[in-house]
Amino acid sequence: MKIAIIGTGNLGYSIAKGLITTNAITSLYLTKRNLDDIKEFEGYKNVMLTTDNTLAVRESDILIFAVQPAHLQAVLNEIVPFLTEKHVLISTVTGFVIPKIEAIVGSDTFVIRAMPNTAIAVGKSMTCLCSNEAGQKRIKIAKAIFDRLGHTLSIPESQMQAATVVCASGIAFWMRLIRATTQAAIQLGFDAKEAQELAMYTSEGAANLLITNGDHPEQEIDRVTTPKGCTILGLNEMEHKGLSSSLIQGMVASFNKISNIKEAEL
Ligand SMILES: NC(=O)C1=CN([C@@H]2O[C@H](COP(=O)(O)OP(=O)(O)OC[C@H]3O[C@@H](n4cnc5c(N)ncnc54)[C@H](O)[C@@H]3O)[C@@H](O)[C@H]2O)C=CC1
Ligand SMILES: O=C(O)[C@@H]1CCC=N1
Repeated sequence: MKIAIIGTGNLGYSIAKGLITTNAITSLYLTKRNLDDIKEFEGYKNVMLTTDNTLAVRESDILIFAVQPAHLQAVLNEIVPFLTEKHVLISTVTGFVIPKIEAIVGSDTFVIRAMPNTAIAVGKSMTCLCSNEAGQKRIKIAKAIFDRLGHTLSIPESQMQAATVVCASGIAFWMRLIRATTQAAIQLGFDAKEAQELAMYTSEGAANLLITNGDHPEQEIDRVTTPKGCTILGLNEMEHKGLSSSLIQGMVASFNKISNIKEAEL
């Protein structure tokens, strides 16, 4: 696949890493205004670094846009004269809705929105996908790309903002939970490195139990909570302090922020 990432910042870098390490590319153009930060990709076979978005578009079939919301309109205006019927546009940009993209590139263009997360760098992204009507014909291609780099779910565009909070921001939320667990482990006597090891692999195990067994989390909790034991005591104490409630409220606050993004900010 001939892929271009337009805007190789935090997310674009992660996508590039995932694509390169899984050998998912025939060629990969990476664009950025200043190429210094992505110099590490220089020298990889079939990977090209450029500040010229139009060159990347001309030389690629799949265009992944990963610029900040305020920059997408200008970038689309810049590349639209170079679009042909071979191109599939995949936007990862938060809040920039399909009708707005179509208004620039036309409704006949294949437009897909993808909401991955930075775990795409290690092939473990949860990526939600939706498309315009034309894009339905190419959604399989997008799914194939992101399935190689983790797990995908097709959703209606109306759920894209919620998916952004749960999956994309979700990486930050889970990192904070893992960090808090690490801090507790240090307080309980482990050195910092061991504490993080315990936190990382325990959270990986918990997620894998649900993925493999398909159970509800409470079923797995029931298997751990010995009556009158230490687990239920700790769990109930966390809930008295508002663990579930603060997570839910934080995620709703993030969602409200995205929902309130004004046109001017896009
Ligand atoms: N960071 C994340 O975990 C996620 C981000 N997103 C979305 O992805 C987009 C990018 O986010 P980040 O990577 O965090 O932002 P970022 O600011 O790190 O990356 C954006 C990149 O675009 C480049 N850029 C700006 N104008 C350009 C132009 N005209 N031509 C080429 N490159 C240009 C910048 O130099 C920068 O490197 C945003 O729209 C964000 O909402 C979506 C899911 C997850
Ligand atoms: O924080 C943000 O606004 C972007 C969208 C999801 C992850 N980063």
